[in-house]
Amino acid sequence: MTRSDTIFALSSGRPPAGIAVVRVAGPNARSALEALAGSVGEPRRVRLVSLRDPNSGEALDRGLTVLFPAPASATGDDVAEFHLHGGRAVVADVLAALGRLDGLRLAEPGEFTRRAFANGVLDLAAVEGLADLIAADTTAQRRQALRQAEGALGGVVAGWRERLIGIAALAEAAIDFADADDVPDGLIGPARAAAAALLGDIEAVLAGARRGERVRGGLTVVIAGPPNAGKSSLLNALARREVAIVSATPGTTRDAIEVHLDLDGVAVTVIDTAGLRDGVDPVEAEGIKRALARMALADLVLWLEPAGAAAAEPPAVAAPVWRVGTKHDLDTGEAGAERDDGAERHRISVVSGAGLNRLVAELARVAVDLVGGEPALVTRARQAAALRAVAAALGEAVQRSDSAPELFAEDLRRAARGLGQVVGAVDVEDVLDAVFRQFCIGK
Ligand SMILES: Nc1nc2c(ncn2[C@@H]2O[C@H](COP(=O)(O)OP(=O)(O)OP(=O)(O)O)[C@@H](O)[C@H]2O)c(=O)[nH]1
Ligand SMILES: [K+]
Ligand SMILES: [Mg+2]
Repeated sequence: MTRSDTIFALSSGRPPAGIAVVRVAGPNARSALEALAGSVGEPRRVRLVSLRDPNSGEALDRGLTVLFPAPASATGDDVAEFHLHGGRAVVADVLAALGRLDGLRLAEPGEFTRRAFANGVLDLAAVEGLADLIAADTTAQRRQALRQAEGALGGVVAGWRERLIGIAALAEAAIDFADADDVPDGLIGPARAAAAALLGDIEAVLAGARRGERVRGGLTVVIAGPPNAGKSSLLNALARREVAIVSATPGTTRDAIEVHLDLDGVAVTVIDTAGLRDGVDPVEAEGIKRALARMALADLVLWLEPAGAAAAEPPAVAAPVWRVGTKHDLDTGEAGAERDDGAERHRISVVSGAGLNRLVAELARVAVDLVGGEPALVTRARQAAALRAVAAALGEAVQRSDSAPELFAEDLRRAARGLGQVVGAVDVEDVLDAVFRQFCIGK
């Protein structure tokens, strides 16, 4: 794989479709366009042309073409685009014709974006945002990903880098005095204050990281409770389809079963789990182990208690636990939420439908609360880990005494390195493959 290759791929969705977009990027993009369209046309101007097989001269399609000359293109190379009729044979024959041209080969998944990164068109955080934008299922995910893809974090990091350079200059001045064996008191003081201010700003952004990751990955709501509480029945009611097996036999569910919902624009993963009880066979015991593991990682636990059964206590978990009384049709009282002892309490019945809309509305409200507000700047664990290393280095710098300006300067260098990692300017070879693997061919 070298940069001198010219790559091509279908960049739009799987045919048949109304329109298909084939992209070509690299030094031969221009000649490839000329080979199929007869001419190149004016840069960045779309035109309608007949496309022909360069070998046989046979007409392949009539469509739009456009050339984006380097460096002002999506990848930073010359890029040619063909907007075709989206039929399978049209696409297949155009791709085949391109493949027969000298120096052209089919792109690997994410290779257009990888070139954009290599050519400095996108930094790594923006690449990650682009992957998230393509994967976005909900409005909140799209908003956050679009901001990231447009370089929001990279822009903020660039500002932090500037400040770090200024602080380093102050530290260098202190070191020069130290070399002269005559360190004036307090010279490192202003640098330390500036480092503390920068640390505060970075910590404020890091505080939103959990929210950013929640928007990206979705909130996790775990349905738990004793066997036969109606957990799988609730999952099916929320999903509006028969995802999980429901039966009168306690211990029906073993594996954790997930469904993905869009609640008011927020992605929520609801997980049905095995009923919790003691003294069961090894398979059910494994199911219970999995249930507990899912509860431990949940953002919210729905603890189901069927009407008329003895109350069972949920295991201690980090997430908030909502108690949900199920099978309310078998009970006599009114359906709906009550709040005694300050805890959320719901009463539902999947048979009568009572309380379900209210439960969903409350879930949506909590989901929007947890992820709402300004989109987060830090959206991935990788970014958060790199920024935490920056914060740790700055934290050490702030603690340095006046007599150790060299150590202070070393802390700043570590902080700068961490900032470089956030945007992929340093130390990223090992993460690149993982990042670009998320893309499909043609992106
Ligand atoms: N009357 C009534 N029966 C219900 C309701 N919800 C569930 N059931 C019944 O309760 C039984 C158990 O339901 P499930 O959904 O399988 O319960 P579960 O908690 O998933 O059970 P396990 O997976 O075995 O732990 C089934 O016979 C359901 O039809 C309800 O709202 N009203
Ligand atoms: K059951
Ligand atoms: Mg079940």
